[in-house]
Amino acid sequence: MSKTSGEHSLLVLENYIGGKFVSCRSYIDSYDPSTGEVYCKVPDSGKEEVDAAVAAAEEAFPEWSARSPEQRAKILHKLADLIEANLEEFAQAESKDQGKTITAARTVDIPRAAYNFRFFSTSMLHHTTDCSPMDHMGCLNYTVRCPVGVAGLISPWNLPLYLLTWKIAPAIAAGNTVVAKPSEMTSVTAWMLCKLIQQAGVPPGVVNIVFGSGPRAGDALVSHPEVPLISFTGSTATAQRITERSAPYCKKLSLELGGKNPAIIFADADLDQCIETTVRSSFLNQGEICLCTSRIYVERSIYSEFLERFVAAAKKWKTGVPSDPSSKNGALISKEHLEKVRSYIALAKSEGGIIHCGEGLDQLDLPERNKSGYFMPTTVITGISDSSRVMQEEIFGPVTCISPFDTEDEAVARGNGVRYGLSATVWSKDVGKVHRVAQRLQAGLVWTNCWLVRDLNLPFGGMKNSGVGREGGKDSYHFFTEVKSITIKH
Ligand SMILES: NC(=O)c1ccc[n+]([C@@H]2O[C@H](COP(=O)([O-])OP(=O)(O)OC[C@H]3O[C@@H](n4cnc5c(N)ncnc54)[C@H](O)[C@@H]3O)[C@@H](O)[C@H]2O)c1
Ligand SMILES: N/C(=C\C=C\C=O)C(=O)O
Repeated sequence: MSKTSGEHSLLVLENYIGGKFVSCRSYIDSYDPSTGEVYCKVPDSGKEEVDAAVAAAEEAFPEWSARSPEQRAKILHKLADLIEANLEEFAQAESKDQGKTITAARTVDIPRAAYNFRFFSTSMLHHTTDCSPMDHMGCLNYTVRCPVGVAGLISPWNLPLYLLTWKIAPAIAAGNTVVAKPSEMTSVTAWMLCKLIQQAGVPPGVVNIVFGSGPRAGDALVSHPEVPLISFTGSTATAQRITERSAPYCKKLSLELGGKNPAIIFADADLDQCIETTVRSSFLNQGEICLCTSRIYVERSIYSEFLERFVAAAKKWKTGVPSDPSSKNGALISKEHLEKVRSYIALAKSEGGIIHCGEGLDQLDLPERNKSGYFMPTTVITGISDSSRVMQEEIFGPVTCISPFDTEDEAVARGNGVRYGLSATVWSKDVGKVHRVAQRLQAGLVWTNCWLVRDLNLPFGGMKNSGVGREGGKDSYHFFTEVKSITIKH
């Protein structure tokens, strides 16, 4: 396995197929978002590589699926241990590859990757199936659940190892074998994981990782006839394409997509806690989390106080070099993405919006070598109509909009007034109001008086354009298995 290309001393990744590292004919440049420099070469895999990976996964399936859940769990716990033992190396790599802060990588991304393996291997031991006796017919009916076969897994760039392992762990714990394709922009920790997969004793072919672009490697995977199931996390536009391409094969799909998540803040909220958490929910990971708050509706009687305190706190949310432990935000993923995010600020200004903080790189005190990095300060906008594209479309950057409301009905209607329905937060000390509003919001996840508290037992997924299907706990078990009804006449 080559680690660096001698010529340019770049990191060169290889596919992991059938338990072996395999080089590719061509490669894609991958950038360090904090400097804008190419530092890594990612295989530009296509149909040939995907076909080889699917063949390896098919070959490994009979033996892996025949093992007991306990036997599989033992190996996955070992893998979790290995990730934890190498946490710092993984965190450094994730931060460099993605642009996120080292603190986020150390405290969120990599611990969660380890936990995904621990949680799903354990939870698979506890699921039961249904039994329905029909004594009057002399029959006993029951269900069994079987792994589906080769699972195709496609993940995005914002939480690279966190979301890749959120798919690999339940898929293989349930007895499937997998072909996974991480984002071509953030492939390094997936490649590092392959080494640990070998060390943990995961048999060859159970996990295959093929690197490459969406239109080549991703498309070859979703349109492969021998891959009956696709778990995808990414944008709504890509999900629509995947749905079309997989339709001829009637594949089982789970689609976790974008969001335009509202926070609804009532006058009786604990403002100290609310402002601290809502700044975090708006800006964590540069706002590049599908669950980030991007529309904040505040009850009019506290609007001015909220705005003033929120803007002051947002200005303190430091954007800086990812390796600096005092940085709260690092760099955005790419130049194109930075330009896209900035275009929404320009649009807001052209529509008469007020930009309270966030304009201009001049506000950031960056070292010379980071001046070409994709940094953007935290941005707060007011005075924008709900019908504006700024309030309707997912920006996926450190940008949030604030607007006042007068009544509970109005807040719910405006919260629901977008095509997305992933998550929402509600802030109030009135328990009745919190329940009422949470139940009326069109979102797959509602947090009240908190944000991003994750219980992996619960269903995770979105309504409307935010997705199809649910994963997590029992839902992951159901998604990664097929149910069969059996009738015994006695
Ligand atoms: N709901 C969630 O859980 C969740 C989590 C994280 C990110 N997201 C969403 O993901 C988006 C950001 O991620 P992104 O830009 O990487 O998304 P994306 O849709 O561009 O890419 C996601 C993955 O799909 C692959 N892909 C692209 N085109 C493909 C094709 N034609 N066929 C098969 N695969 C293809 C990419 O290579 C990548 O691996 C945002 O919209 C964000 O909200 C959602
Ligand atoms: N799938 C999860 C988070 C997705 C975040 C998107 O950016 C999770 O926490 O399980």
